[in-house]
Amino acid sequence: MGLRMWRIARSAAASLRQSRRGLSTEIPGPCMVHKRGADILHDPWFNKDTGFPLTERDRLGLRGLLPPRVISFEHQYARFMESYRSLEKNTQGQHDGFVSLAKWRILNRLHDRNETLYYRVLIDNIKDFAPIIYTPTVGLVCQNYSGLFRRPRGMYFSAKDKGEMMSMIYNWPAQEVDMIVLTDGSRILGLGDLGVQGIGIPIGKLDMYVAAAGINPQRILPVMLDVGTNNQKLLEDRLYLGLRQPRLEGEEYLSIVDEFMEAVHARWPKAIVQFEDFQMKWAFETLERYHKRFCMFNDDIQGTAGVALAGLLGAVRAQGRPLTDFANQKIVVVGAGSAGLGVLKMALQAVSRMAGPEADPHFFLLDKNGLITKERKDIDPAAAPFAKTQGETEGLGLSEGASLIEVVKKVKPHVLLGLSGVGGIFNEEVLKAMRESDSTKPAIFAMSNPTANAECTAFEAFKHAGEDIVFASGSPFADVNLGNGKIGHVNQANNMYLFPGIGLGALLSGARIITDGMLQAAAECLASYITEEEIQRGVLYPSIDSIRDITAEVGAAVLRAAVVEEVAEGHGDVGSRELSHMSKEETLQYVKDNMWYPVYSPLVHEK
Ligand SMILES: NC(=O)c1ccc[n+]([C@@H]2O[C@H](COP(=O)([O-])OP(=O)(O)OC[C@H]3O[C@@H](n4cnc5c(N)ncnc54)[C@H](O)[C@@H]3O)[C@@H](O)[C@H]2O)c1
Ligand SMILES: O=C(O)C[C@H](O)C(=O)O
Ligand SMILES: [Mg+2]
Repeated sequence: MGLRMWRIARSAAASLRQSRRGLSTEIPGPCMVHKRGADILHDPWFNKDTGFPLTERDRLGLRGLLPPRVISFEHQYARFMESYRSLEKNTQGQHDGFVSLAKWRILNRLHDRNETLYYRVLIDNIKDFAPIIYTPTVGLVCQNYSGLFRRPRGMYFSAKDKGEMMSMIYNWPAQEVDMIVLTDGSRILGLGDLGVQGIGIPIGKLDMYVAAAGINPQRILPVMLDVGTNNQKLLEDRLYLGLRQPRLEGEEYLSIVDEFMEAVHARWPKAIVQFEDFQMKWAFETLERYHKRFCMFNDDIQGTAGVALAGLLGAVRAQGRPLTDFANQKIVVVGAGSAGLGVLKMALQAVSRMAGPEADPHFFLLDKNGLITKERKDIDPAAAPFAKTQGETEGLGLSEGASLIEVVKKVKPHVLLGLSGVGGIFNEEVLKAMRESDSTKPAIFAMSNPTANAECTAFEAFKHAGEDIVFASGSPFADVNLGNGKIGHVNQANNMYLFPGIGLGALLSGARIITDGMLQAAAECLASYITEEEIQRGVLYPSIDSIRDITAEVGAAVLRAAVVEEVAEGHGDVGSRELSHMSKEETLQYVKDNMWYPVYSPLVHEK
C-alpha cells in the first residue's frame, strides 16, 4: 500500500478504533474461526463465556452449551472486578505472599479462559495488576511454578530436543508469531537459577507486550530453553518439572541456542526475539553472537540500560543542572553483571556524545569483591573499561576492592545505583553517607528485583538519606509520607518502560536487526517524556497508568531510528519507502493504529 492509500485507510480505521474504546456504537470487524461448538468455549482466544449473542450461538453450534442469559462485556468485566475486590477484602491482614499468589491465581484463571476479558482488565487496571503478573509476584510464581502448574503456556525446548527443533517449532498452533521472549532460567530476577520454572518471566513480559505495546496475543510466544539447572534444591524436588541434570556448558549449550534461533528464523523470519534473564556470561555471548544476524535484543543489558539512562538524565535535571553536566556526574554502580555493565556502557556512549570521545566520566563500579580497579586479577573484559586506575583511586584514598561504604564516603556521589540483586545492601550507614553527597538532591536507584532483593526500600532511603533525595526502585513501592503534607515520590525504574516499545518499533518497521541507534532513540524518547514541573517533584518516569501512550511514543521513535539507520524493511503492506515518507505525527499514528485492543469481535466460522 502506498502512503496515500495508508492515509485513506487510516482515516477509515480511526472510526473503528473509536468504537473499540466504546466511544461509538460501531461494530468491530469480524474474526474467522475454524472451530465450532465446545471447542470454541475451550479456546481462550475466541471464548466470550456468557457473552456470545444468541445469533452467534446459533451460527457456531453453541446453543444449549451456555446458560440462556447473554451477559454484556461490561457486565462480565464488572463481575470479574467484583470478585477480585472481594478477594482483596477477604484476604486482608494475611501474609503478603499468600495474598499475591491468590491474586495471581484468579488472574491466571481468567487468562486461561477468556483472553479478551483478561487483557482488557489488565490494560485498564495496569497499576494494580502489573505487580501481580510482573515483578514482584512473578518472582514468587517462578519459585513455586512446579506446584502451581496446571496448564502449559508457551513452548519448551530442552537439551533432549537437540536435532528436533526445526520440526518442533511447527507444533506451535499459530500461523504467525511477532514477538518471542526467551529465557534459559539461569538468572531469574535476583532469585538465581530457577531452571524450567523461569518460564513465568517470558509469560509476564509478553503480557506487558500485549498490555503496553498492543502486540496481538495470538502472535506472542513465551519460550523456555531447558538446558538443565544447577539449583540443587530443584534437582531434588520431586515436583520439579524440568530436566534433572546440571546445566549444559560451552559449545553444547550454544549449539542448543543456535538450533532454536535457526528454527525460529526458518518459520517466522520477521519474529523479534527478546533474550531475558540469562546469566551474565551467556547474556553477553548470545547478544554478541546473534545481534547482527537476527532481529533480537537482550532486555537485561539493553532495555535496562535505556531506562536507567533516562532516569540518570532526569536526575541531572532534578539537580537543577544542564543536561550536558551528565558528563560530570559522579555515579556509583553496585553490581557489575549484565544489567550494571549495560547501564555503564550506554551511559559512557551518552557522555561521549555530550563531551566528546576523550571525556573521562566519573563512574565507579563495584561487584561482590568491592571497587573494581585495574589491579583486579582476572577482570571481566566487559568490566575492564570501567575499572579505575591507580591514579584515580589514590587521590581519593581508595584501593582495589574498597567496600561500598568506603566508596560512598570518599566519592560523595551524585548517584548511587544498585543492580546487584542483593537486598538491603544500601544499609543505614550507606544511606546516611549519601547525605554528604556533593549534590543537594542525590539520586538513589535500588533497581534489583523482586522487592526483597531491592538494595533498600523507599522508606529506608527517605528516612536515612534525607527528604531531598530522588528515589527509584525496580519493583514498585508506595510513595513515602514524609509528614507535614510532604510526599517522597517513588519512581519505578524498570525496563518495562522500554522493552515493549523497542519490540513494537522493531516489528512495525520490519527491522532486520536492532541497532544501538534504535536503543538510543528509545532511551531519549523516555527521557523527554517528563516535564520540568514533574522533574522538580522528583518524578523521573511517567506513571505506569500511561504505559500504553509511552510505549506508542517509544515505538515510533524506534521505528524512525530504524528508518534512519537503514534497517527498516517494512511491515505488512507498508514498505520501507512509505515508512521513510511518514512525518513524525504520521509515524506515531501508524504505530497507534497497529496496536491491538481487546474487544469481542463477531466470530465467523470458516472450514
Ligand atoms: N529494574 C530493572 O529494570 C532491572 C533490569 C535488569 C536487572 N535487574 C535486577 O538487577 C539484578 C542484577 O541483574 P544482573 O543481570 O546484572 O545479574 P548478574 O548476576 O549478571 O550480576 C550481579 C552483579 O552483582 C554483583 N554483586 C553480588 N553481590 C554483591 C555485593 N554484595 N556487593 C556488590 N555487588 C554484588 C555480582 O558480583 C555481579 O557483578 C537482579 O536483581 C535483577 O532483577 C533489574
Ligand atoms: O523483570 C523485571 O522486572 C526487570 C528485569 O528484567 C529483571 O530481570 O529484573
Ligand atoms: Mg530481566
